[in-house]
Amino acid sequence: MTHGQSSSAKAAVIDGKAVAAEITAKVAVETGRLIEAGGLAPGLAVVLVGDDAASQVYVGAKGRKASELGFHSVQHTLPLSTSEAEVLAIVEQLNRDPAIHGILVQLPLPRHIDTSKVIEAIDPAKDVDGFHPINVGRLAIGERDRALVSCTPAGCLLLVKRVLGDDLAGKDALVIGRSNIVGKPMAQLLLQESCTVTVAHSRSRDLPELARKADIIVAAVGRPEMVRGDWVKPGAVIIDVGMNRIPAPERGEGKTRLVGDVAYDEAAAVASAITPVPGGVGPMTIAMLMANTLTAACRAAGKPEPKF
Ligand SMILES: NC(=O)C1=CN([C@@H]2O[C@H](COP(=O)(O)OP(=O)(O)OC[C@H]3O[C@@H](n4cnc5c(N)ncnc54)[C@H](OP(=O)(O)O)[C@@H]3O)[C@@H](O)[C@H]2O)C=CC1
Ligand SMILES: Nc1nc(=O)c2c([nH]1)NC[C@@H]1CN(c3ccc(C(=O)N[C@@H](CCC(=O)O)C(=O)O)cc3)C=[N+]21
Repeated sequence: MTHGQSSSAKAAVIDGKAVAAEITAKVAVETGRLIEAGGLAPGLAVVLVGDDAASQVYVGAKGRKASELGFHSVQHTLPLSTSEAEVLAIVEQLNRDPAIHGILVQLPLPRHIDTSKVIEAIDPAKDVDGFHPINVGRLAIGERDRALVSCTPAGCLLLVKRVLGDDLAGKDALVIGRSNIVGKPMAQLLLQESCTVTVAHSRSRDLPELARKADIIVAAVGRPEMVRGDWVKPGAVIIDVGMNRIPAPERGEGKTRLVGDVAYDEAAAVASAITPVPGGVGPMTIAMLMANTLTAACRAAGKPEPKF
């Protein structure tokens, strides 16, 4: 048994790290194909404002993965004091740079910078986060093929399909959380797959009861172990997006550990399949970022794009 779950766990563990490795292997092959066909190596620019330690770790991981895949990879690390105008100027410079196909501005931005303004300054064709209103809109009107889709929900959908197959029509899906980066695009993707989608949030009534009806639960809340075992319908598929660092005194003074939004052991005793934290959704987010960057590079070169 992996990840040290209790022996009562019946659910299959959805190995996001392994699926992410398959995706990135495919990205590497298709990158070679694009270059052979005369296209440029996919170029990814990551912009980080401020010195948040967690953000630095993620940004570093993204840059390493991009280089590993033979992408052109650049990083702009700017001090916390950077003005909105300076960030916008960098975005505009990257928009014009033909070697750059993907621009990711790490969120959250410092409070003195208007996040919407920065996102809307990114060329939608280079918006590999899928946060620009044009991409959000294309997803919402069912033109996923012309959009770039938010990485975390796109990765969650692939994990669900690994378990349930490609046809999700008629499944009852519950998305807990309605953020623009996870909850809402997740709901749109599942709706596009003909699921019956419920979106819950902090004002929802009787969340446990909503959860008990769901064949698929995607938890994207940011509350450690909120989803309990007795909220889960037997056989449900659970995708845990949450990343919460909590105190772990059992590991020693001042130590912490990472947990999701789902009480893993309890839920795994009831569900048919569940993602662990870490090793579930997180690695898929980075893999889908690489896939989106390749997609953007293929479109820029006028070459066919691989399906993920
Ligand atoms: N693994 C990965 O790749 C990623 C992981 N994450 C993680 O996923 C989690 C969610 O991220 P994100 O969407 O950005 O978070 P946000 O804080 O933007 O959104 C949280 C959502 O949860 C809802 N919520 C809060 N409390 C409750 C409650 N008690 N019951 C029901 N709903 C509730 C909020 O409702 P309301 O709208 O009413 O306030 C909100 O819609 C975080 O732990 C984050 O770290 C995020 C991105 C990527
Ligand atoms: N513009 C923008 N785009 C993002 O996609 C974006 C962002 N801003 N801001 C922050 C969130 C968070 N996020 C994660 C990516 C990878 C892991 C990941 O790889 N996690 C590992 C382990 C992490 C650990 O051990 O600390 C795992 O779950 O196994 C987690 C979280 C992307 N985000």
